[in-house]
Amino acid sequence: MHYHGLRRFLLDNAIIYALLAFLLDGEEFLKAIQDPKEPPLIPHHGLPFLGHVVGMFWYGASYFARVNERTQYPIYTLQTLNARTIVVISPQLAAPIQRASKSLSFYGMILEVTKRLVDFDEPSMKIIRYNLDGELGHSEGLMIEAHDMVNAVLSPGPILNQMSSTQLDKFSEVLNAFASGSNASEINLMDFVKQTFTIANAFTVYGPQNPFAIHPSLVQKFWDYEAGMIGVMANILPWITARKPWAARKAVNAALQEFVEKEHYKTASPLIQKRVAINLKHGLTTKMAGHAELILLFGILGNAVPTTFWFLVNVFARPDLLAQIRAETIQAVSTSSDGNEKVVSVAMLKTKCPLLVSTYRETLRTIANLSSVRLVTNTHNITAPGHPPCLLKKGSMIQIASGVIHSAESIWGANAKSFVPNRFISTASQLPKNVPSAAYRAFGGGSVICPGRHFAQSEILGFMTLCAHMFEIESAKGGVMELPTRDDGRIPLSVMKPVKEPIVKIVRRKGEEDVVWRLDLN
Ligand code: HEM
Repeated sequence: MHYHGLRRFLLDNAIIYALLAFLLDGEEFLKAIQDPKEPPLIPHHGLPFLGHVVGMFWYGASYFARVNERTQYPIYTLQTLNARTIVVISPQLAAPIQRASKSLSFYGMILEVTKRLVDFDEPSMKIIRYNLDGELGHSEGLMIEAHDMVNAVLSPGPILNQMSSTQLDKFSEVLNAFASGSNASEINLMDFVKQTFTIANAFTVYGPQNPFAIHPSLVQKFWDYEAGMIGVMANILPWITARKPWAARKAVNAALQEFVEKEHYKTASPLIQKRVAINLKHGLTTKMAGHAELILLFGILGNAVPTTFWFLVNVFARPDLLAQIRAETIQAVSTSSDGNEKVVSVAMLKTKCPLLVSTYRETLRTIANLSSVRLVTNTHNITAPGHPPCLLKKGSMIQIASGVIHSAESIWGANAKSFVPNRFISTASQLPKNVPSAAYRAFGGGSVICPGRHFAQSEILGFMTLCAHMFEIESAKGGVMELPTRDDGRIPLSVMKPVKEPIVKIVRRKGEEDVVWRLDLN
């Protein structure tokens, strides 16, 4: 071989070798040069840099537990392409992480997803990114103002009470009209919950001129988008690769734009009147202020609907539990003197029906696997009792692995993987003894803890109780319905979904055929 040719050959192969060596052992190398205070890196030996990404897609919600099976670290790092994901398994460490909202930003992590989810344009993103976490040292900016307003409106108080009352009335109206007399309805149970909740929530939150009331076909379209939103967000020619959800989002967004432009929001709840006003004040166009409502619709419906579905199946698939819940909640029911009207006190459900409340919380424990995400915007040290100080470097992404925490025997005991309806009975904190509060993660935690949790609890307890007293819900073939299997293969974007949505038969309970049932907040 000619000298220059030989040199070239050796050089090329050396580069390929170095590259291969780095790729094959690259994660080991990164591990070796880590600061010992950083969460330990768990290298992927088979497919460095890519393996953990593939694993997350392949195994969905269960991947964080699988990768940590051998090591059992309370906090660890995964190298994903050129980014670092820090996975938090210990609730003791989750607590200070969710408190440090200035350096560990929720919004920093979800903004790109939000942009793709609702189709925001770049000028809107610029407005939204301004002083996102108060980094400019003052509290001006769209996100800070909107966050504070939503938290104030949805905290216990007169506005929340008004919204909850409207919602409960609407549920009563819809359920009294459903399966009346001795008629049985055969229906997909998830669709039943979707229909009822979408109609009732849209009316309660967005008012009588809400887009779903004006264009009823949008109820199905909203859920078509929800089912296929990952394909739309991937944004690879979505009008071809994810046609149905893409067209569905277009229709919902157009109606939300119309809702803002025709000023229908002026007849909506204070939550929406204030929200649209803030968005417009900070410079969003009417079109983009419409799109902004799509994200709130996901907040309102995306978790509450599948949670209610699981609550119903967890109770109706267990005849003993159903009987206990009927017996317990009957205390909250008052009957008119002629026996034609029965009213459920939702306040009494919360205070006098511990099994009902506990079953709701246990349902959430078993299905709320959505990780709490944060972006490290400033290198940050965290300390927690029983753990050495831990260094979180700027640019890392954090995932507090709710699914792993919710099923850990070290936290919940030997029956952690079983459904135990009365697990949350007894203590004032509504947590079993010795379980730290950051271990119950259904509503996230810290400054972005779900502001809708009080509203959600009233509506879901009320809906469940009405169903328990008004209906028998059986399998379509007759008899006790089967418990659906949880779809662990999907990456959760909300609470978990079932592998298959059951078809059920819903019929009025004997003796209740002609009774009008109502829900009262007090
Ligand atoms: C069972 C039902 C629900 C569940 C399980 C749930 C769960 C969650 C979770 C996990 C978060 C993220 C918090 C974090 O990462 O720390 C969140 C945020 C949020 N949720 Fe809920 N949610 C539910 C119902 C609702 C309802 C009914 C509403 C509105 C009425 C709502 C409005 C919101 C909003 C606005 C945020 C964003 C908070 C912020 O930006 O500070 N949620 N929710």
